[in-house]
Amino acid sequence: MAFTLYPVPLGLVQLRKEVPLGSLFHSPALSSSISIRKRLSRTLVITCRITKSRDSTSIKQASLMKEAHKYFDHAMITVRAGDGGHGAVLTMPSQNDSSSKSQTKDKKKKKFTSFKRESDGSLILPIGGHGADVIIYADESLDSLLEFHNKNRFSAKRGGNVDAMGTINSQMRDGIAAPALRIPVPVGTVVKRKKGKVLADLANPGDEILVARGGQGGISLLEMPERQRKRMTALSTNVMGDPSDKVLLLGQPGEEISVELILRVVADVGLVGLPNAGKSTLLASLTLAKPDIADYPFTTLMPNLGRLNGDPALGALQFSSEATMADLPGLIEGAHLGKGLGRNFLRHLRRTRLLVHVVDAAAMDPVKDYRTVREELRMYNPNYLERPYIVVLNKIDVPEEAIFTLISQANERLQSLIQEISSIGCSEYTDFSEDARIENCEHEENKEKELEDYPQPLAVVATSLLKWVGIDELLKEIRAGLRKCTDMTKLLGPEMALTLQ
Ligand SMILES: Nc1nc2c(ncn2[C@@H]2O[C@H](COP(=O)(O)OP(=O)(O)OP(=O)(O)O)[C@@H](O)[C@H]2O)c(=O)[nH]1
Repeated sequence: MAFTLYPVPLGLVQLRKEVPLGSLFHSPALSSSISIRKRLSRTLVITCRITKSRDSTSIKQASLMKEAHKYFDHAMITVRAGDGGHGAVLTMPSQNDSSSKSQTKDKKKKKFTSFKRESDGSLILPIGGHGADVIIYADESLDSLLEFHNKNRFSAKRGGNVDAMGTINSQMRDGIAAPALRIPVPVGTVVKRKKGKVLADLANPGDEILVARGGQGGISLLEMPERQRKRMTALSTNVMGDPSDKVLLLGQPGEEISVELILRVVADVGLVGLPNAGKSTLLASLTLAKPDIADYPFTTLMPNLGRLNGDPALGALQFSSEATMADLPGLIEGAHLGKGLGRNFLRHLRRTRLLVHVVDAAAMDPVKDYRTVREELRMYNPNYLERPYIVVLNKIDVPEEAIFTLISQANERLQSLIQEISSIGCSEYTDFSEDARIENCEHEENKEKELEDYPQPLAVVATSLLKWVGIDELLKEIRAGLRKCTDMTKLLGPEMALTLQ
């Protein structure tokens, strides 16, 4: 069948005095089209009216939110520091001032000597303000780089010009320096030159890096007749020689640079488990974080962070210490190959010290689920299995009456689950520092190891997060686990040192 294409303006297409046929708006790839069949013996009159098309930025934002997991930890931005402010061409007072003829020589001398001078006697002329630098800094209140996909270009302010013209006087001031443009990024962001070297790893709150330097302000020059110039050259180097000197008046341009931002989530505790196991509910129960919780898999599309309260067992001086907890999207079989939200998130466990496996105890086969997740971790990076971890058997209230049987210690199924999971693995934790040293050469060898060859959990805790059962015990175990693995700094190296203490 042959089609004829008729171009019309974007907007609403309708039959004259009849119903609209549809609206034409830009889609990212091509303009939309409407097919209109010409009926026999009837001529169709088509009008095209411009209507407000769908806002392209809202479309972009919607797709960002839908696929947040693809974008939240990576962004490219271009920053431009501010240009320097301009200097000015100034003249000596005697040159313009007609009344100066009537002034006495003494008065002139006094005025001349009141200007600001260097110690060698040369005049200090005002300079243009420094252009704003661009600084990227780690801000604890942020947890993703998504914003940088909406806005990826930043320009800092230019410095102020020398606010003066004409005759030089002693009140003249330098142009105002522009304040630095500070761009906040989440803690754990690595800043790299585009396809180049790493500039900084902003692993701690407040860490910052100056990525583009503002331009210097232009200097001011003295303009004067030839006869005076000789004398003044001896006193000041800022005397205008020829027209090309004017370039000195102009502020220098600010630097422009494109940088890559890569977020590596920094958290003391990482929550892992199959989708729907209750990881987000756990984060919301132990911290003030408010992650999305719903009864379907992959509610969590990007890591959520929360803060645990200080650990009283650390003593008075360290009581205020807090640990961060990250809820990662659910893992499924094949995650290490990129299935589900897969590899995007497995790498974010790198900077966690303690793992908490959340297992749905009401599932058909919780032990199999638990093994699936451990297996995925092993396939992605066997070192994750060396890390201390706690297992949470969640949803023990399902079915409803089960919670009562737990309290009476009569729930055999639960007890045997706890037993079975506790016994998977060996009882010894490896020496972390030693492990870190030989991490690379053993990488392949580790892949040969079975789950049973890796350490057992520090604890297995049964919980019903919905009914607030087992939460205090879990918190106690997490704190004990964190205290045990303060050695992890050695394992991860100083650049990844985390902030429990
Ligand atoms: N009955 C019962 N339901 C629970 C419990 N904890 C969580 N849930 C429910 O389980 C569902 C999934 O919880 P989430 O916290 O979103 O699970 P998740 O592991 O974060 O899920 P993903 O985001 O898919 O990874 C929600 O409907 C929760 O209300 C529990 O202890 N008992």
